[in-house]
Amino acid sequence: MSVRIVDVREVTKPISSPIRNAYIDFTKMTSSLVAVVTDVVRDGKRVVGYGFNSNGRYGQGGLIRERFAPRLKEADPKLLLDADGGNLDPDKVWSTLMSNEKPGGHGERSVAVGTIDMAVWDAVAKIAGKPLFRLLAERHGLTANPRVFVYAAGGYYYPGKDLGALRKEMRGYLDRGYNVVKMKIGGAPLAEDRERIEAVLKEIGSAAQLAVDANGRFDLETAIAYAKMLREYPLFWYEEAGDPLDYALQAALAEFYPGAMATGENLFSHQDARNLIRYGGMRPDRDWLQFDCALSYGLCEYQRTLEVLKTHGWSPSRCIPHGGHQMSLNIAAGLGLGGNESYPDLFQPYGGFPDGVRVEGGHIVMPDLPGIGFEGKSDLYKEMKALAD
Ligand SMILES: O=C([O-])CC(=O)C(=O)O
Ligand SMILES: [Mg+2]
Repeated sequence: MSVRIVDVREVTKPISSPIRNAYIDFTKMTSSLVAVVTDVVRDGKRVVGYGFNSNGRYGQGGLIRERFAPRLKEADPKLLLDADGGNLDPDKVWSTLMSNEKPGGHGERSVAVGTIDMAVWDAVAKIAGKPLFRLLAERHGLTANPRVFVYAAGGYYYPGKDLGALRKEMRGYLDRGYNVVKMKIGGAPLAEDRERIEAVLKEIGSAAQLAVDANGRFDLETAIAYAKMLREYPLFWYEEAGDPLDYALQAALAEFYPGAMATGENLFSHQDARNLIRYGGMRPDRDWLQFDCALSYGLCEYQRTLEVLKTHGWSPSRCIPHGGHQMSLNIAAGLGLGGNESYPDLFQPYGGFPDGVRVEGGHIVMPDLPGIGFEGKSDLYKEMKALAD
């Protein structure tokens, strides 16, 4: 049997909302949805792999249409296959996508490639007839663990949102089974953020822990001022205090913040991840790494990032990716990450879990669906199918 990619389709979808973090609002946020159509038939249906980019970066239709989809469609199909020709080889597909691309400057390109890479891995696992997390565990000689830690990200600034609304939002996450919640900081003066934090801590009590996210807003002085305030509270983590590429700031901050810190969602390559580990003063015994494959050249690259981490003494269990998508859930369950983000009320239908999956004690259990499992989430699959049909 041979496998051929017969089409790569893409469409830009709105994932807009009136929320705001310390840096951007989401009123014009979009995502690229991609379908990689193969000539393989399974259970009487053509195998189509799907992918999309996570929030924070916009849809990449231009790059996908002009550069990346044509490279796949023009490639000799035999050069994209694994050793016995029975499936696509994601790394060969990746190399084809990245042909004639210079190193460095990882930006929007990494989002376009990450989106297509997600669709390719979905197709590969479907052709293999397995959930992606099981396929990944097998390939790495690991035992899959379908039970994955997830936390609820929200706590955005929102027009007219007062402390009561913030508390209500957080209570809602607890009611849905989460035991770690996250809120934004840095979009208001420090004293006001302190009030917001105290209000949330009062609401969640000992039932949950709180993480805070500054979205890279602070200069060193402000990051330190916040560190001194935040260290008075038992937080789950202090996220992205300064510019994502300012490793010296991150390193200096460790002097002022003994608790856990998190960053990495805006680093888009294994080289950038390596620089963070080399120069960012991150501590493997307590800090968290949030690289998101959907924004950073996909799972092929993420596996290289995990290798870099291993070389530097970091366990994959210190990774809790940004983005709240099922792709990272599969990586977490297959390769032993520490968990995954989720946005219970945002960026739907792209985030979240297959229908019927519930959060209990801050964890979900992955159902055994072929591929990434998108077919198990009816609102999402409806949009995907419309692209493939
Ligand atoms: O607000 C955002 O851009 C999303 C974000 O940082 C996160 O989920 O950690
Ligand atoms: Mg963040």
